[in-house]
Amino acid sequence: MTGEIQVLISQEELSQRIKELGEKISADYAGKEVHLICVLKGGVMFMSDLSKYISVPVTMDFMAVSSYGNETSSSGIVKIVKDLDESIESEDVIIVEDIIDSGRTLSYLLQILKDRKPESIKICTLLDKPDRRIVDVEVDYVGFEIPDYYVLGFGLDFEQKYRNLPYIGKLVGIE
Ligand SMILES: O=P(O)(O)OC[C@H]1O[C@H](OP(=O)(O)OP(=O)(O)O)[C@H](O)[C@@H]1O
Ligand code: HPA
Ligand SMILES: [Mg+2]
Repeated sequence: MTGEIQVLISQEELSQRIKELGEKISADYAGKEVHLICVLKGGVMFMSDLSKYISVPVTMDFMAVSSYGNETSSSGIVKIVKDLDESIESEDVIIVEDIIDSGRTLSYLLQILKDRKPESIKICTLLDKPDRRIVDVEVDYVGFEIPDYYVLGFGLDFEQKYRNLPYIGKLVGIE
């Protein structure tokens, strides 16, 4: 990589906001249980941190869909790489994503998962890049709205690397 990484959202800002989201979810689901679905691989760090701040009983499952491969823009073709292990019928589901960009991944996922008859289904994303939206998706919980930068870290990759950075960085000098 010839570009440079600048910090866009610090570790402290992430922790603070994720705590707020967890508390909001706990209040919204009071008296219920929540079934978190992590969209791999990008959603992994966010879901693990978010779940620590949810005080109602939590179950978890994991799904992998891919539309980007090693590209920095979506191909438009979404495929299931790994399906859920368990049924979501009658569950109160929250899909946990790292970022909504074109909206293609989530609109495809929503369509598939709604057919499986959950009791309810909501979306929680750490980052939202509304300027890039191609497919409209209704998002219930958003950590941060960001401008149209290619971002990485905290689960998000550039050519599969940098997912382990504890902050969200912005890639400068790369298309
Ligand atoms: O709104 P969209 O334009 O569909 O983009 C968002 C999706 O793209 C990225 O995943 P990717 O398919 O690159 O896989 P990864 O999570 O394994 O990095 C990101 O993690 C979201 O899941
Ligand atoms: O800005 C991004 N960074 C990393 N992965 C992504 N997937 C969609 N948008 C992005
Ligand atoms: Mg992803």
